[in-house]
Amino acid sequence: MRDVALHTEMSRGAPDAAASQMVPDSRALTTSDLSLTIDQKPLIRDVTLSLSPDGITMVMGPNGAGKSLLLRLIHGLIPPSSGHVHWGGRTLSDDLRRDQSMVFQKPVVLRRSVAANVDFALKARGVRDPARRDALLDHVGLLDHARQPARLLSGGEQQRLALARALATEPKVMLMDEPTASLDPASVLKIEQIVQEARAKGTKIIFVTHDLGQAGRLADDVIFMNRGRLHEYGPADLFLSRPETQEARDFLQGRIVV
Ligand SMILES: Nc1ncnc2c1ncn2[C@@H]1O[C@H](COP(=O)(O)OP(=O)(O)OP(=O)(O)O)[C@@H](O)[C@H]1O
Repeated sequence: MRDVALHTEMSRGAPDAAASQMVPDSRALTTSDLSLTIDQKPLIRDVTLSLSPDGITMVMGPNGAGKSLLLRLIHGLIPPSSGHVHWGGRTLSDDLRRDQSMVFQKPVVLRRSVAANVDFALKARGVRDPARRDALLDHVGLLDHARQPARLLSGGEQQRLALARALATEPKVMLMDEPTASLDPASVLKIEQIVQEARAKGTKIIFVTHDLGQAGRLADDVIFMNRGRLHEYGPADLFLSRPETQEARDFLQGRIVV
């Protein structure tokens, strides 16, 4: 692996509480030498990571860095060309995937009512529970819209519905690919609040963002990708204030990253 800067107690000298999150944990989500090549183009290259089972990990990097592909590989949506994803020491399987859910930049909603969208997610788990559905809708601030066709919701509301559906499965890991990219600040804050609440309940969040302010508000740790490679992984405060690689410094200062 080239150029990976792990912000650790050793690399920084002084002990740091956040650095303890980097210690491998038997419940950790790990990738080992994860690579993806399509049409002979290496898109993800030898990514080795050990993510704490708690907290919010933000994935950052310039356009085309491989952030979305990394998320899809971790979720098992695409198979790697080589390397592995393990979770709690076990190889990612359909069974483990059931404990993960994914939220995309463009919310996925079904052509039915808001309530029926959540019912559908519950039913996929063999659950029929209108009270739980209503509690989920209330949690994301959509209970008043329950009977409305989901397609008529605003973009921010649709994303909150997507979150309610993702949360309906009580995931241990929630993967979020730029879920607030096209939303206004008020909608962004509502979604961030829901994400923080999920984190507080113990859901591991892996969240792709381009927004440095959002990383500052949410991230416990940050993965920085560039050109398919992992360049840095470490506590958010250290990454945001003192990145170790030139690429990350350029990215954080708004310069073009090459
Ligand atoms: N199915 C595919 N076939 C070929 N190339 C692909 C495929 N999917 C993604 N890529 C390429 O892989 C690279 C990484 O894509 P990815 O979507 O992961 O980037 P990203 O970091 O999420 O970018 P952005 O911030 O623009 O969303 C890009 O150059 C993209 O064009």
